[in-house]
Amino acid sequence: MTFTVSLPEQLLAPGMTCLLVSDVMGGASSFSPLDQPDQPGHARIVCHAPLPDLRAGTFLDGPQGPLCQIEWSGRLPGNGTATPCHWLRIVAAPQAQTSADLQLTARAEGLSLAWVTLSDKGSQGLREDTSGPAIEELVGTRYPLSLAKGFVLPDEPRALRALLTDLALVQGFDLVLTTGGTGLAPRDTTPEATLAAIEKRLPGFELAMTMSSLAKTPHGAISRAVAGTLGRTIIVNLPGSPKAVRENLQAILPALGHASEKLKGDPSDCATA
Ligand SMILES: Nc1ncnc2c1ncn2[C@@H]1O[C@H](COP(=O)(O)OP(=O)(O)OP(=O)(O)O)[C@@H](O)[C@H]1O
Ligand SMILES: Nc1nc2c(c(=O)[nH]1)N[C@H]1C(S)=C(S)[C@@H](COP(=O)(O)O)O[C@H]1N2
Repeated sequence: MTFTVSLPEQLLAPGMTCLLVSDVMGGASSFSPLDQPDQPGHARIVCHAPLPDLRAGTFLDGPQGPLCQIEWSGRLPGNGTATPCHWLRIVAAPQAQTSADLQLTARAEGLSLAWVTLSDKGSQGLREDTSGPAIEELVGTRYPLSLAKGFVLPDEPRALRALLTDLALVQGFDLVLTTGGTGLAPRDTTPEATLAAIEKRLPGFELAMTMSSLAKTPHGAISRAVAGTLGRTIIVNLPGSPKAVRENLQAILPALGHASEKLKGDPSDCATA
């Protein structure tokens, strides 16, 4: 997918954050709480067409190579509007930054991952969360990751449901893996929140995790972890301890890449995969 943009006057440097907005629906003039005159990092790259649907981690290449990457997506409030926008991370400065229009090409590379730790103690800073970072490390050793982001939430099902919906349908992460809250403690509600968010269930992933867990510990039977899809995102619950994360992930890691490709519409023949 290719689209035309104008670069801002401010010089773009690697690491800077910019906004990508469209000038078709008044987006270029809408208000942003991040817009501070003394923060040139929030300069705007303006797209001269309706904003394309871009998933988390997508690279945008200019004529000379990679320019920036989609970090976050949302809406800007403004005169009775809520205009879509993307936050971009500059990965390489353009060779020549002029006001002339520039063609950008969207390129997907690797998998984008969001992990979510459900832990009352973790969210209050009473225990270091090592389970979320373990997910990122384990997935990253098996697949190249274009982008990885982590979140720590208390065991609150509505907050989780809202975050899962946003990560899948607004941000467009390929994988959203949760840890914690799958058991029987009074505040364990991760499976219920996940069931309320997903469109299709993946019973094979759930079965694979249960079988692999039971081979390690009879307590594997206590996890009620759910797996499924929402939009083009795969969502999987993992139990809370780092040990359980490793043991459960090991059972589904080999199938995650192919499952994600199929979900995003890969038409290739499965017999060769
Ligand atoms: N995010 C985490 N990071 C590190 N260790 C964890 C994490 N979650 C759980 N554990 C470990 O697994 C054990 C059992 O987890 P459990 O789900 O029962 O957590 P909890 O302490 O009861 O509740 P919560 O994590 O919701 O505050 C914990 O005592 C801790 O040792
Ligand atoms: N593979 C594996 N699965 C496991 C465990 C484990 O150590 N290894 N722990 C179990 C335990 S003790 C519990 S209580 C449940 C639920 O954990 P959670 O509430 O932290 O999600 O996961 C279970 N699944």
